Amino acid sequence: MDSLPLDYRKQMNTLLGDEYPAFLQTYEEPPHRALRINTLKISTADGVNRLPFQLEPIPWCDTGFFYQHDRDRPGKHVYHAAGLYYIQDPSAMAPAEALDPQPGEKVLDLCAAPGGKTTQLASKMNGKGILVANEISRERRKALVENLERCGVTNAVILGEDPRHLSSRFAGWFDRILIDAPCSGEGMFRKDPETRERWSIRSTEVAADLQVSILEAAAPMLRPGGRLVYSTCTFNVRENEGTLDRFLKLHPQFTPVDVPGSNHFLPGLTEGTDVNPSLSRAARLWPHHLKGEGHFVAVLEKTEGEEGARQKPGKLPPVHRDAKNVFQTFIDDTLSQDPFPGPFTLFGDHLYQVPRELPSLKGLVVERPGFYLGQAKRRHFAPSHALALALTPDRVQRRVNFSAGDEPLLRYLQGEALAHEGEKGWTLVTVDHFPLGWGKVSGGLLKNHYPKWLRWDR
Ligand SMILES: C[S@@+](CC[C@H](N)C(=O)[O-])C[C@H]1O[C@@H](n2cnc3c(N)ncnc32)[C@H](O)[C@@H]1O
Repeated sequence: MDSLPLDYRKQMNTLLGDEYPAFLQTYEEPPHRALRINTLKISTADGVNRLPFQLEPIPWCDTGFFYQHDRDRPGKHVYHAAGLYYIQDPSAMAPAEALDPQPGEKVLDLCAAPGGKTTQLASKMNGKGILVANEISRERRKALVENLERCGVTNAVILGEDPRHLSSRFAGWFDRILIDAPCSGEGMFRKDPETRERWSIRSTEVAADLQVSILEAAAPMLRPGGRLVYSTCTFNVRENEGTLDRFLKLHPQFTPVDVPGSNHFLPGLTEGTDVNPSLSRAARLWPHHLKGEGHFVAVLEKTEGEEGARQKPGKLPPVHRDAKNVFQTFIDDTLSQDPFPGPFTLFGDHLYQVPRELPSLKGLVVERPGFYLGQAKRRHFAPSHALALALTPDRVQRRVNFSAGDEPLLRYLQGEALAHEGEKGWTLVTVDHFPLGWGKVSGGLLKNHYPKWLRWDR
């Protein structure tokens, strides 16, 4: 406890009064661990039956479950590599629940990496609609890409922009926007002691100014009638109710509404302050009131503004004939049905399926213009890991299935080629019928195409 910054302790004592000792006590306790079942891969009920962990439901997220860290290590299980679940702090599951995106909608996750909430939004959208995931940090985008691929997300576009560069491009375009804002991270102090060292009163002021500018950038992108969720993992009033109060003064067309499931949480802090009283409709997740690290969540609705969908879909450069041909040959040789209607685009020789209706991305930092299908080389097509993880075994002509405890499966994950007599060609490797990656059969061997950067240590 002594390692908590002194100014922080003073701030929390003033804020919490009688509750301060109970709050402080949580730093003496181990964090609560949880995972969220990825319904793009498996239903919640099947997941609960199949996952070999002791699971306990999280009251505010019907796909979320606590697990016992002293008993289970879901991060090291092969089902994690197959994307059956995402390991996430239980309180961090609240913002995507509050946004509640629907299949077919246009959804923006403006501060997305490493993708905990993006994968949750994607599960809710069930592969339908357009999910734009933006992350300004190039380094952090790598984890975002990896997590979206592992979870089998096919309807995401990944951008790497300063939010201010997106406002006019997507004016009035989104039905829902999530801003899981960069913050002073007070809710991370228990799990990640380094965040304590970065914290100062000044850092909370800097964070608040940045949060207002991100909200400003997001505001024009939401269609009238749309919903915006603002969340942080800090307890700081300046960065939560304070930031939103500054924003609402400038944008009266936004109204705070109740956070769904807020009976599990405490209200936003407005008493004794001069912030907009309707911010009591926001939700505070306190670690001494529930099992989680803590979060702040507010839902805002936009009543008026620029009408959406004015942007014309961007024109894509045509995919040249050679690339089309090698991809078609791959589909004919490997898949049992063609689930990819296009449209397609090439970045260098990398082929993507791009969501229809997407405005032009010209001039923006684009990490993934759509779903990455693979590399169209001169004479053949090399399918992506993303494609393997988004397929189901009934969609391919050749597959090799292992059970979770099989020894050859471990060798596959370690990058070894396996002895395998079978038809030549690209072969989907599955664990208990959930895709894990590609292998290529020839000459009695299954050559290993599990990505090098994901391989397990020997
Ligand atoms: C709280 S984290 C997001 C966590 C993520 N939503 C998840 O659930 O996995 C905030 C993110 O905002 C990003 N960020 C930092 N500065 C930013 C800025 N100026 N504009 C937009 N995002 C920024 C950070 O790189 C960080 O990835």
